[in-house]
Amino acid sequence: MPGRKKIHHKSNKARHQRHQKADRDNNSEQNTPEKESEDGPNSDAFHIAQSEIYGRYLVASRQLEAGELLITEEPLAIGPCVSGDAVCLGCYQPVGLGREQYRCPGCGWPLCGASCPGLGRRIGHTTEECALYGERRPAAAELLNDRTSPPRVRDLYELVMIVRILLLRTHAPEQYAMITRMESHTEERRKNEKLWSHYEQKVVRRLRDEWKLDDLAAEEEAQAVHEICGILDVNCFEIGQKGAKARTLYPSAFLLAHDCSPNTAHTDDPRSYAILLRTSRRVREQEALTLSYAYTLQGTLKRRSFMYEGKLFWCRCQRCADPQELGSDCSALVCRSCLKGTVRAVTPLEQTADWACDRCDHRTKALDLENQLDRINNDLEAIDVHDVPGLENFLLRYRETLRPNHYLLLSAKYSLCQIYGRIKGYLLPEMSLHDIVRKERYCREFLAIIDLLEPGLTRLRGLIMYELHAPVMVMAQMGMQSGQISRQEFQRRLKEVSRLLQNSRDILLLEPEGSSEHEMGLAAADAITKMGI
Ligand SMILES: C[S@@+](CC[C@H](N)C(=O)[O-])C[C@H]1O[C@@H](n2cnc3c(N)ncnc32)[C@H](O)[C@@H]1O
Repeated sequence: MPGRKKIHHKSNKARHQRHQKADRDNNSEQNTPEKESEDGPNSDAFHIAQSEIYGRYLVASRQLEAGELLITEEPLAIGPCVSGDAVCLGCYQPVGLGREQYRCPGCGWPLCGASCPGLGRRIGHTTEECALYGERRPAAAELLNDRTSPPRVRDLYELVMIVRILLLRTHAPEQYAMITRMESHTEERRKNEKLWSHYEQKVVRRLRDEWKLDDLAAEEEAQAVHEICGILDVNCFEIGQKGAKARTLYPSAFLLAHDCSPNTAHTDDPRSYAILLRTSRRVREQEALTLSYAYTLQGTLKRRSFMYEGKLFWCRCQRCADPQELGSDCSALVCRSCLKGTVRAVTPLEQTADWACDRCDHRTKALDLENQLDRINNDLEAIDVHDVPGLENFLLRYRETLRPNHYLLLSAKYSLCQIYGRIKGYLLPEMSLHDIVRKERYCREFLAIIDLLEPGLTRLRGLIMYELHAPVMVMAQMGMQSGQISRQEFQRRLKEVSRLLQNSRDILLLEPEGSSEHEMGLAAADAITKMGI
């Protein structure tokens, strides 16, 4: 399941007042259209607006229909994600750190192979980067071996994108200038000692003292690096297809404001890493175009703290403000006092406020709840995504703690939707009726929530509808053969299969060619042809 990022803390009052203003501004007729800058988007579909809270953001210039392609643009900068995983500097596919791993003859960093498509290209390992790393082998590539700890690997890879942006200053000054115009929240970040000293030590000092980027001795150069770190935290997209993982900055897609139930969806081209951003549903004229900076299938507490730590704002969207999260109830717990009621945030926009049972007077501190959810999450993460009994057992273990739509249960159900019917021991022809019924149930439960939180033409809907068509089809055939369902009921179920396949084809074929989602879209199209529908 896609997950995401990190850090920070500050007083909330001024921001709260600004948010009250933003809530009024949300009625976007009052927003001032901003003159589009040289590098700004050029489209009849949307324009840039400005509000005190959102800063610059994009607004629909006319009514937009679902599926309209709004932005397609290549990255201004690209680099490895910040994680303990080593990747090829050319194509961002995972690599090993052992002796047998191919390495760049120029600089010694691990690469997938001599014919990596990203070698010498702007979107991969450039000659300038190679020359710079080549002169710093002992401080960089030579430290990357199979005894290097994941945190150390993470620290080294974190520097790559920062160095790439610094290199743009000389080799592509216009691109560099566009990046520096992005929001960095530097002043707020500076007030957070923990965050600031992390970047001072792990990035600024390391680049200056170990990588010998001598310019960084000057105070203003060191500040420029802090700015870049902020820009990356606030504006990066995490992208990648078929195992590749990278982070990117785009010329205009960064302008979209966040919403926890957004009206656009995006994907990326596996060859050029270009972003393709579309409306996922109809958008009214003057409505803000939004995307989700966080993973939508998380609860409000988690999404909001993620946004505050990494992007420095407290989200106050409709979903965050609603204790039932747009009817999904995906943060709800079972009351451990009366065992009947449901525990929810009463005032979800107050991050530390108590949660309360709707039947008895039991209350829980938000912090205790966060700790409890972290423990359950750790339990889930410890289960292999292919471990059917492990995931089923997880669902059993927590069904008296979490409500059925809780995002942690949904996460396990999503994994099960994908593996039932696909892995050895659980392939469709050998699956028990019991397991087929389960696959269908989990798919339906998951789809119902996605319909609320990410409605329209969204990847998760396409994927889950494709998964759902199989058990519906098998059960229809079994029912017909055993005489348990009528011909009329059989036809009704076939109609549902056909609708599921058509919807999933229409969504997944929007994904770029070469992606696994696109392949699934082709499989859906093929199944439709074979069914003669
Ligand atoms: C990726 S940038 C978006 C572009 C930015 N507004 C600008 O002017 O450069 C993300 C920043 O925009 C602001 N922002 C985006 N969505 C927001 C929201 N829903 N509520 C408050 N601030 C938001 C926050 O300052 C956030 O850190």
